[in-house]
Amino acid sequence: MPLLTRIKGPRDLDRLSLEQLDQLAEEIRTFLVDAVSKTGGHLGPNLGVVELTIALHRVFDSPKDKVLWDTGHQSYVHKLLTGRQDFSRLKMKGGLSGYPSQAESEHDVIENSHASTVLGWADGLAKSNQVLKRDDHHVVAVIGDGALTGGMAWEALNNIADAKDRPLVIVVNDNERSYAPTIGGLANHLATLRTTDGYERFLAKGKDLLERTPVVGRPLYGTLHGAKKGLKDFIAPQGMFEDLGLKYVGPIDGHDIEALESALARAKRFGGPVIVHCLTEKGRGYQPALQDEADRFHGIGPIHPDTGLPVKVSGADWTSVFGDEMVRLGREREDIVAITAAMLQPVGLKKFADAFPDRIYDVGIAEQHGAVSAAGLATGGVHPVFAVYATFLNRAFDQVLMDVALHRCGVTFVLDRAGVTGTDGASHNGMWDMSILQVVPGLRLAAPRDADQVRAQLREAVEVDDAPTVVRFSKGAVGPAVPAVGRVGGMDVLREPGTDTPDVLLVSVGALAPMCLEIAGLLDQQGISTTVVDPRWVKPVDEAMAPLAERHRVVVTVEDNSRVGGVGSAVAQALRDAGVDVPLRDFGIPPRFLDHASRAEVMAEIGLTAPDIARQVTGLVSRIDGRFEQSEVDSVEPARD
Ligand SMILES: Cc1ncc(C[n+]2csc(CCOP(=O)(O)OP(=O)(O)O)c2C)c(N)n1
Ligand SMILES: CC(=O)[C@@H](O)[C@H](O)COP(=O)(O)O
Ligand SMILES: [Mg+2]
Repeated sequence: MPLLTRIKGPRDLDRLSLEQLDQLAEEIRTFLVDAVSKTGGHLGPNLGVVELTIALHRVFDSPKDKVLWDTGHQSYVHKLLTGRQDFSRLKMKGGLSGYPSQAESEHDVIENSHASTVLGWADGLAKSNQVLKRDDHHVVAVIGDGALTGGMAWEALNNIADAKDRPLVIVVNDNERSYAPTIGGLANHLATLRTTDGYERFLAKGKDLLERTPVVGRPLYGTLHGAKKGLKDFIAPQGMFEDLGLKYVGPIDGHDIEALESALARAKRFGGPVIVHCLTEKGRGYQPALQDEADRFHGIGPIHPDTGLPVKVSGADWTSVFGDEMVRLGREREDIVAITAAMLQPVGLKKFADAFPDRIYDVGIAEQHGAVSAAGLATGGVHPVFAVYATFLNRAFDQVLMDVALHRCGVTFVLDRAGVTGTDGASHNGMWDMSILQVVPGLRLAAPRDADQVRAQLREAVEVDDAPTVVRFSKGAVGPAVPAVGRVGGMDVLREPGTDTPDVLLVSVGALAPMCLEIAGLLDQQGISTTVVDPRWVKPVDEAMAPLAERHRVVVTVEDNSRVGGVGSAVAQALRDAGVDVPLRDFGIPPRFLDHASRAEVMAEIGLTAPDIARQVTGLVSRIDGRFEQSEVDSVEPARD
């Protein structure tokens, strides 16, 4: 990589000729395929923005100028050009984040990987430049055609378009896809713009021709130019952006560095809000990605670089268990429909969509709209199942509360990637749902512990037609079946204590059941008897919980969710309300943002492991009755891998 390795910062690009820039683009693509095939990551999106990123960093002067990315999954090239070329531990503990990271570089601003926020950031930064009179500072926001389907993008555009004198460059990275082809009226409009030759080019040719036409030429040009709006819409419908009052430049070939630089330089000089519409190709330059109809290698695990085939084939995962059961349910009940927010495949609804093409709705990256539309669907007499990553439901909280729950709508939300996900960093962990949803009146929340419970609890959820229901499960391979050995109220007993006077009631939430059984085994070694119970439905707290707790000396809850306001808090409140005064310790995720690392590394770091919890519970029991010296407490053996 003779050129790439010489790029230590954006200004090193300035001395390269156009030919060298094309060579650099080639080197970057080779680097991306080689590096990301080893680690996994967002290969497709980054292959599509190589030339765009080079041109951006040649025209703008980061970090003085702010280059912003929406979701940021396509910022690998940006990282390569801003001094970060060690991708050997991409998305791994201690390695580069898969998204921009302020801790990594002064060139990075937005770290959250939640879509459609970049224009809001840009609006604020542009305003700050105006307030502080930083006339030589520029803001350029890159937003994908998928992210542009999110409502927040339009809230921002409404504000941005209102300030004609506030410089702000918006680059629409239009590759016609989110994961799958981007949906909706906006996508259709972008397609119109894509297929229309640039109005400016047409006008330039027309003007030249008319000015050379004797007598009638000039007056005719004046008339036509005066009818600019009509002419424009006839020649090149700029439509919505221009109707909003935004200057539109494009469409530009997003792989032609010279054309990109020219358009970006014009936009930089414009002195107001301007949109540069760039046409790019997701997965460009790598056949296995280009041939991937599902999502052009949007996000991949390690692959064989020559074939693009996965290095290891993953077994049954939580997502496919859900997806298969949805198809069975769809056959049994014609009133069941499904909703996805631009993630049909990742949330497991592809099979349902193939089987019932008229009962699937892809709303774009628009979770808030998805939730409200679901309220409408339920009110209209069908039962919507909205499958979405747990972290992305955060932004639809108000809609769940005020549209779905307030109106007692039978909507089922299936939250995939609940709990610690790890490698996608802080904003992707599904660690808030069992806290924020606790306050929604009437909402019922289930946390299945294995595949059988996913199927059972999904079926129970879709039977509820007068309140929102939630079924949440983890990312990745589904764990082993965990059979119940008894039942108390609506709760499954997973392990009897082996005595009539048990010490600990261990409340096991969802996928942590195998770990909770391991904790009980470790406590056994300390002579501490434990009942392990799985509530199945964690909201509302089962009425049998308080009486069951009263028969124990300590209650312990373990959940893959924030400790603040989670299941542990809810159980504690239920015991207080029932006047059951048994000491309770709640284990969960601490209320802080978690740096990227594997799930296992994060769980170990936050102490959500069997030995850590067993040690603390042993200490708790010992303090209650002074049964153990502290040294014995410390002797709890760490779990064997
Ligand atoms: C609120 C939210 N919902 C869903 C996602 C998952 N997601 C990540 S990238 C992506 C597609 C983005 O498409 P686009 O903006 O066109 O970028 P491209 O990958 O095409 O470059 C989606 C749906 C997200 N990051 N944030
Ligand atoms: C950027 C984004 O939000 C998604 O692409 C996300 O990275 C996918 O995560 P999974 O790999 O868990 O599907
Ligand atoms: Mg796109």
